[in-house]
Amino acid sequence: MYFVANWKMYGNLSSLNALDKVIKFSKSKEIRGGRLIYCPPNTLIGSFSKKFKDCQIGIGGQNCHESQEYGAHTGYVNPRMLKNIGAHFVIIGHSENRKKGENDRLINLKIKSAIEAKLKVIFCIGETLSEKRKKKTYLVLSRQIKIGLKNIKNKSNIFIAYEPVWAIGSGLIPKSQDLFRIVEFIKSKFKAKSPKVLYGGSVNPQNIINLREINNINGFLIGGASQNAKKFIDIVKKTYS
Ligand SMILES: O=C(CO)COP(=O)(O)O
Repeated sequence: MYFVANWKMYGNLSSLNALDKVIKFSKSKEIRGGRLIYCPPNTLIGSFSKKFKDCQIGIGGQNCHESQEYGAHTGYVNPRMLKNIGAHFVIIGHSENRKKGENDRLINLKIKSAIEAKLKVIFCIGETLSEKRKKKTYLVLSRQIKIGLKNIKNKSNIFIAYEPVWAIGSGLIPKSQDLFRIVEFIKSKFKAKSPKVLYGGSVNPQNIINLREINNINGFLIGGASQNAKKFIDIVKKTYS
């Protein structure tokens, strides 16, 4: 199981201290089969990379530019730059960026570029509340997958993160039965080997007890709760207890 911490626009150098607990946990037996991945803001990727140098914790960026090259793109970093500073993963297509205008075609270019740079991609998809109410969830997910992964032959480095927009930061999670079906549906979109599918949206140490029962999920993408080392560790422990 994968446990991905998406720190969003939080954290500074003093946040590094709290990671000692997580490092210790990652080296203990309690980690079981859990794979931990931290996606801090770009300002902290280098420091996280140093901090994690003797352990198995992965590091990722939260977004990247679609180009492989250096260029006049104020405020952006490309996948090679992320790789160069120590990232192994990158989140692409997060709804917080889709809301700001990233469309499926741009997301497709970003994914291609990240794969070329040999990063693993955590590709986020999910419907909004209004799409859910109009019963368009499956339609939206199909479109996001179809355009987002267009012309990408080798999908072995792609994880899909199903993050219903209405579940992010709201305390709400989908009904177990719905979530199981949606994950099956996502996996069915892939002919050869199906990708790992993560769930994200309000995952916390309480609701993980229900989420862990959904046996086709391969892990979790965790926002708010992941900023607290104890809560993050608790989520992993409770997944296996
Ligand atoms: O957006 C998310 C992770 O990418 C989920 O955030 P929360 O866990 O804070 O709901």
